[in-house]
Amino acid sequence: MNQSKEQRILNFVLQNAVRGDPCSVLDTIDKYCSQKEWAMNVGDEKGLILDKTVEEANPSVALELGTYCGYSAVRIARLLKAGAYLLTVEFNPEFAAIAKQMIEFAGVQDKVKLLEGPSEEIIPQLKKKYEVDTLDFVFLDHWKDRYTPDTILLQECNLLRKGSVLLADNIIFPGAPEFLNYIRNNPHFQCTNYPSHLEYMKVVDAMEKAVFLG
Ligand SMILES: O=C(NCc1cccc(CNc2ccc3[nH]ncc3c2)c1)c1cc(-c2ccc(F)cc2)cc(O)c1O
Ligand SMILES: [Mg+2]
Repeated sequence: MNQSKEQRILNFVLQNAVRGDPCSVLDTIDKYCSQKEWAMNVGDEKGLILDKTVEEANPSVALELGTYCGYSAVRIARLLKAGAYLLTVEFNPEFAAIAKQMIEFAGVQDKVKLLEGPSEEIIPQLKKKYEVDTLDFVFLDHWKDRYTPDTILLQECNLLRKGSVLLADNIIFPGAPEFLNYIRNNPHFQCTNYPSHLEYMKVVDAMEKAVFLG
């Protein structure tokens, strides 16, 4: 059975990165995906925007929607303070299996809990099943038509508090026009746009930060 692209990315990391070194894992994925096979990791350019937003938020509890190969989970987890953790949600079982190995190889497994399933099922379970009070930081990078319904669901489930930070990938490409309209016209969010480029390409993209005002 021939390998998936995601399996090839993981194998390249296992053979070329330094076990237990998150930066080396990130650099190795970026090298593979810019030189050999494009893949939908947030990448190094937008990754810097993610880094700055996470550092500013300094979250105790973070949520990621759309784990993929675990690139942004490793990126976020490496910045978390002692005792802080990331919950990351992945619907595709093949991606989840790759991400689990990527997260463990990077050595951040103690800070990351990978939850398999669709966000619309997992978000309503966060308080009772996963003992979450409120979320300090949310990274949206899953199906783009889920950004709006899941942002509404987070509010309905009382998972946001005054100052909770949402960061959404791919605002321009592939685009999340409905989410942009929703969040920018919502008086409960303070929005900031961060122009950038699609991972590993010259194509224009952007990220949108939205701070919940309560
Ligand atoms: O579409 C994207 N990513 C989302 C995605 C996509 C596929 C599968 C999954 C399966 N994972 C999944 C699904 C539903 C879920 N619900 N809860 C969790 C959860 C997890 C997720 C994407 C595309 C491009 C892109 C594509 C093509 C192109 F030409 C340029 C750019 C670039 C990106 O940066 C992207 O982020
Ligand atoms: Mg993305």
